[in-house]
Amino acid sequence: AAVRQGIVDTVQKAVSDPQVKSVVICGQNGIFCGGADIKEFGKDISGPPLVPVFHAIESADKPVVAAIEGSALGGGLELALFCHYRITHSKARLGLPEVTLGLLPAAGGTQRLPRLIGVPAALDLITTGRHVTAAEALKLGFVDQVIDQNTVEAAVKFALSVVGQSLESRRISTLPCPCPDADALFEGVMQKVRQRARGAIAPVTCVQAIQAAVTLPYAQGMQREQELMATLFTSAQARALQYCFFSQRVVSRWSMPSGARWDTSKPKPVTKVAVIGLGTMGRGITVALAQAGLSVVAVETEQQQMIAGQRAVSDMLERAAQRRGVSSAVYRVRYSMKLEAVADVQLVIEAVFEDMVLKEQLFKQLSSICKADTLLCSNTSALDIDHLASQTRSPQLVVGMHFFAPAHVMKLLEVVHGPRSAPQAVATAMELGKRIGKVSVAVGNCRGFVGNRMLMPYSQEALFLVEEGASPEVVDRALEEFGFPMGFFRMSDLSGLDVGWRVRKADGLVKPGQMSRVRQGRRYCPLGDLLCEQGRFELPRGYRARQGLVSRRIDSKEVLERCLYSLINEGFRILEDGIAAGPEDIDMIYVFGYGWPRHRGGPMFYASQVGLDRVLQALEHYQQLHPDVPHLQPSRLLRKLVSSGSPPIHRWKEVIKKPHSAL
Ligand SMILES: CCCCCCCC/C=C\C=C\CC(=O)SCCNC(=O)CCNC(=O)[C@H](O)C(C)(C)COP(=O)(O)OP(=O)(O)OC[C@H]1O[C@@H](n2cnc3c(N)ncnc32)[C@H](O)[C@@H]1OP(=O)(O)O
Repeated sequence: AAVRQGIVDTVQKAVSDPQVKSVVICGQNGIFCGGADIKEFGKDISGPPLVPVFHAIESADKPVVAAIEGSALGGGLELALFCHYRITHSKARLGLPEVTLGLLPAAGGTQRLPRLIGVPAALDLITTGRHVTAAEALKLGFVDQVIDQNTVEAAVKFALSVVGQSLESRRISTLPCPCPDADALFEGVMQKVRQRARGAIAPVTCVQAIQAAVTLPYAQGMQREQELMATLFTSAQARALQYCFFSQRVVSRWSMPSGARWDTSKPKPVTKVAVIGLGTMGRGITVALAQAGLSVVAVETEQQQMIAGQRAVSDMLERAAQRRGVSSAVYRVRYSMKLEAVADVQLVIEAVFEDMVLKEQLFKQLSSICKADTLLCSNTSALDIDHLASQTRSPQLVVGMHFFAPAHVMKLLEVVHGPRSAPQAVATAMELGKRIGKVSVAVGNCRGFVGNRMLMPYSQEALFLVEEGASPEVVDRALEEFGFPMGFFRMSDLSGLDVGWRVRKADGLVKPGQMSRVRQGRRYCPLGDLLCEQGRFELPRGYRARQGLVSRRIDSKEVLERCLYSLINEGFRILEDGIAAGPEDIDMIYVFGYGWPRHRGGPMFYASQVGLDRVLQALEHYQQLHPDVPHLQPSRLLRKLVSSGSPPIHRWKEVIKKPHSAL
């Protein structure tokens, strides 16, 4: 509000003062403007409206120049678009990211950008919200000059040099918005955007607003922009997306049950890292590290795997170099078939086959080969980090670094700490994650950590639903309509049915050839095991007939409630156990690692939106119907939250307070 007031007062003064011949608008401390204060959204927004003042800038009879350094995002870029000229520092980033917050650029962005750079380019920038470099902005035509020197000084010089020149062509509102074959263009774009949006409404609304720029005169287009923004501003999706924006930052401020925290634990400097194992995960991890400028030693002891792995890594790095316009020689990867090659690194990431005996042996060897202060990390997706730590001479230097495939693409990193992990080890892994562009979340050690532990009840429910009569397509359709990129069955096919089979075998659940539907005292569905054993797809219908199961019609409501609420219920148990520090950690794990639709804010935020009492009632209902399924038993924390009046999500921690932590 204070910034808005400042802009209004100063612009009015500068525009009306006859002594002032030209005006430069700049930001402070090297940043032009990051846009509106997102924290103000959802509250009463006080202070003067900006758009009339922005129009006063445009219609001024003296040149107004934006001096853009750092960032010009959202409302900040819209302000710059009202200026007559934009002078930009080469390191600046520009964009209209409102769509990522569930909104649209409603200070004229959707009406003015297409007039300036054309409809297709504006559609791309506004519907994706991507930030562009100054060079790209210049190429697209929405900045006038890119410089490397002091931007404000250059802008002042420029502003003085254009005094007295006509400003007619510089007023974007007066420009036409040509769009040949507009109907066909918008039809095609709308189809693509809907597909990509997976149920998110803001991207679709952005297209409608830009269409108004083509079909309506400027003033009416501006009005339409306001009307469309009003439909988004208070929407549940906007709330969810804004929650994600802040949660992504909250998770970087990690804490451990011991009280150790991000702001009191200093990471160790890391420049040289080793990756052990060049399977799918090891390759992606190597690429991610090398791209971030780290020196990497990649070790693979099996010759064929080494040849294939080396080729795959080189290809990926070659493509990355082409994209960046640099030589692939900038990436420093050394390959070795000997474990001794890791002797001088500061951090090792083990990414070998998911086999505890193999990993135990490897950690023992690493512990004697590496320097005493080397961090030993495991990419295991479920195995006991504490047990691995116990194989080494310095268990405090062992943490999990759980990447998600493909590791050079997926944004999530779970940093797993055990009771003996040193805060500095966690800080170092978190910092390394940040450096390689990951959203890193610190979690406690338990079977499956946070993400995979919650996936277990979800996947079991998906299978139970098929036993009871749903087809895999019905289950997947409900989940995909909810917003997941892939339903459970398509995802299992893609990641390989044998992956889960191996985990179930390790848990002693698989009994080859046996059809029994109770294992370890609880309901079990062996369908997935049968598929793997027979090396083919078992038709659920035949299976149901042999099991004497009577199939029934199952609707998408039941699919969603059973799959999602059981996953959410496990999330509450994780909070109760102190495995995750807060609901934001769980939500970011699911948004960045498991395809949970961001516009639904993550599973725990979704539960808060649905209503905790409704989630509890549904779980109680299904638990009565399926008493042999323990994961449907509502967690203590869920009950406690409901009996505390279902506080908003940012106040859950007050109810959790004392987790029953084993850490
Ligand atoms: C010119 C007039 C100004 C007011 C305009 C109002 C006009 C109203 C009309 C139009 C409405 C427009 C809608 C918008 O503008 S929506 C906002 C669009 N902007 C964004 O989405 C930018 C979001 N921020 C970022 O992308 C980054 O934070 C960036 C600015 C690039 C800086 O990145 P980095 O240096 O990595 O720092 P952090 O991301 O860690 O951020 C540092 C802390 O600042 C908080 N932050 C950042 N941006 C905002 C914001 N727009 N509103 C509120 N808070 C913001 C961020 O949360 C960090 O704080 P903390 O660590 O405490 O979480």
